[in-house]
Amino acid sequence: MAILVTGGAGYIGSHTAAALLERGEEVVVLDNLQTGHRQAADGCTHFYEGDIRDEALLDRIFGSHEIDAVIHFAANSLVQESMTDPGKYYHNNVYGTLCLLERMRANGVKRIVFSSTAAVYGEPERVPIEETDKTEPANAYGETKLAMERMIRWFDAAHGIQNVSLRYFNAAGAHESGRIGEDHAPETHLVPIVLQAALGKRPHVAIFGDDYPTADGTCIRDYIHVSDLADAHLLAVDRLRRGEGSAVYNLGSGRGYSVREIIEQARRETGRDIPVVVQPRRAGDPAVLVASSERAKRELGWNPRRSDIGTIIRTAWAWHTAHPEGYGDR
Ligand SMILES: NC(=O)c1ccc[n+]([C@@H]2O[C@H](COP(=O)([O-])OP(=O)(O)OC[C@H]3O[C@@H](n4cnc5c(N)ncnc54)[C@H](O)[C@@H]3O)[C@@H](O)[C@H]2O)c1
Ligand SMILES: O=c1ccn([C@@H]2O[C@H](COP(=O)(O)OP(=O)(O)O[C@H]3O[C@H](CO)[C@H](O)[C@H](O)[C@H]3O)[C@@H](O)[C@H]2O)c(=O)[nH]1
Repeated sequence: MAILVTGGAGYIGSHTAAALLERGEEVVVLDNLQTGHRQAADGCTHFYEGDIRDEALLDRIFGSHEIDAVIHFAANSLVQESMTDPGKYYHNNVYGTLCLLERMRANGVKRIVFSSTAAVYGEPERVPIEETDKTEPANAYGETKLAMERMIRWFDAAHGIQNVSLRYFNAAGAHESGRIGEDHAPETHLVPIVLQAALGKRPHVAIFGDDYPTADGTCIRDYIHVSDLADAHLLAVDRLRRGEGSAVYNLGSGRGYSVREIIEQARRETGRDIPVVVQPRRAGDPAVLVASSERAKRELGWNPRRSDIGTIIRTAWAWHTAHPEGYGDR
């Protein structure tokens, strides 16, 4: 039996593919390399460079391998871009997922683990956020992810496609081997930006707003180690293979850090100076996002053991110092 990983050459997908391979699974990756890196999927059993919207290719893949589950990462995921070009997000994320589900149905593939996001909640009513809290996305990206979750649920109701949607909070850190890590161009995520500034590859870190209603005025986020996220995908596949039914889980550490706290921690871990410049707020940023992941711990047996902020920054720093140009393919 094999697992199809869409977006397996991307940041979280490559770490999940690595974890699947580490436990002896056969891994088939489908990635169009629009943001991913071929090298990040080295070692995967099969690699297809192509698009999830190519239904003939999907049929060929499902026809060539005994795929019993799909893990679906492939998407566009830049919040700001989604506000200026929502059509791109509906086409790749929503229509792309429709193509995937249709070909799964046609080929009798009945299990999917889906990359959802904290962005489905929008501005939270309370923290920590629970899965039953109101979902009211504040940007087009989050809106497409919620639409994808719902579409998958309707395919379950009609065609029995069992699913687990995993709502990640802020993915960060790198594989302990130092072989794979985060490499986005342009980079928009705080942790890699802070470490690029520590390396001298950026003149400073721009803090987007220091007038939020938090202790130091900067936004608070829940950072979760990418390999802990990877573990949750394996547990979600196990749940589906046991036939325990569809579910939705938040994945976070349950602890929030402000932007200034992340920068301070990075100064400590790297011993480097990290200049900062305060800029205006970024549109659509909630002040505080922190997850309750009690359901994932209880029902999946998930144990995020690498998500203390020291381990997150240390593993990310090891990746950035060893690969100052990332994968070097852009
Ligand atoms: N990084 C985070 O903090 C975060 C948080 C919440 C949710 N997510 C979600 O997790 C998933 C992975 O995020 P990431 O940070 O690893 O992103 P990424 O951009 O590194 O990975 C996405 C991968 O999908 C591929 N891809 C995109 N569209 C495709 C298509 N049409 N066909 C084939 N391949 C395609 C890209 O080339 C890339 O390799 C995304 O769905 C994202 O929305 C990420
Ligand atoms: O140069 C920067 C970059 C970020 N930030 C701040 O740092 C925090 C974290 O920002 P990121 O861009 O790293 O992450 P987001 O919280 O915006 O986004 C993450 O969580 C979202 C859900 O809310 C989506 O899922 C998205 O894909 C995922 O990366 C935010 O307060 C942001 O304003 C800065 O101050 N300066």
